[in-house]
Amino acid sequence: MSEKCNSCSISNSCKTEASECGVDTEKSLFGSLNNINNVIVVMSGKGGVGKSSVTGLLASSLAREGKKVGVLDADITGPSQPKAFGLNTHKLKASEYGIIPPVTKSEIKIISINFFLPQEDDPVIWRGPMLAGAVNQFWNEVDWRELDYMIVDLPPGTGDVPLTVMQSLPVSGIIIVSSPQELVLMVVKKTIKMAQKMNIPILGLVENMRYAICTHCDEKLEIFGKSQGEKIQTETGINFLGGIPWDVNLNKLVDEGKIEDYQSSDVKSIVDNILSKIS
Ligand SMILES: Nc1ncnc2c1ncn2[C@@H]1O[C@H](COP(=O)(O)OP(=O)(O)OP(=O)(O)O)[C@@H](O)[C@H]1O
Repeated sequence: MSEKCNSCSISNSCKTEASECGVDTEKSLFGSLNNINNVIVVMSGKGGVGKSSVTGLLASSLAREGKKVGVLDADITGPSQPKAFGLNTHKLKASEYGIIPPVTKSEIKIISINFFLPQEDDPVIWRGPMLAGAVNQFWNEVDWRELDYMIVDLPPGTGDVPLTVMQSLPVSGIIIVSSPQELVLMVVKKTIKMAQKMNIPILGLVENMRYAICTHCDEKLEIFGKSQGEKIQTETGINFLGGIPWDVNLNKLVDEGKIEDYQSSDVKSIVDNILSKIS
């Protein structure tokens, strides 16, 4: 490992020779052209509720409306944005203004730990401070330039990375993603309390997998349990932004790296609700 690597948060796992690394440029100008207007954080109290998919859908929908959008994949130990957007083989480059984020077909700029790893299936086995360091590097040292919206995909829960993001980034608001399950209200309340302690506004709740659509008759089936969105709104006072059904087409597009191709009136309505709260 070269001395140049000392300040890099991924130096422990990186196998790139320092001389070949695009990230070893003089750092004084890194991020100096960045102008990011709104930072929206997507959180979930528990894993697997579709937080990363919702992040990708919101980013795609905003880009479709002509907004300049970035996605910061802060889920360092379980990154999924590169795969959802079909960028998993991208090799990073840097300029004097920072690490150049890969761009999707609808011009969304994305940064994720997976772009730094020799193999996309290499695990990131780091303690909290290292994870926080990577998130700060994504914010400070990426050449994002002008963005209308930066969507941050957090890991589930209320651990080190959510804390770092809320303390270090100028967060405009938080979107909480849940799914219709019994435990969800208790878990959502934990997330709400964390946001309140950090004095960050909660834009509202998105209920993913609200129901499934029968592929034969289009009937709405509550296979994941009774929908909780309205109940959470009544009990906690946070806005229910809307629900997204479980849709086999979405699952397929995520697997194929084509999340940008998924369009639905539900997602559009959620984005309209969000925009009405921050613009
Ligand atoms: N509404 C949906 N319809 C169909 N499949 C979905 C939907 N939402 C999410 N999925 C699928 O569920 C899986 C998990 O989703 P996702 O990775 O977005 O969850 P997550 O909450 O971010 O997970 P983690 O806690 O691991 O970060 C993915 O395969 C995704 O394609």
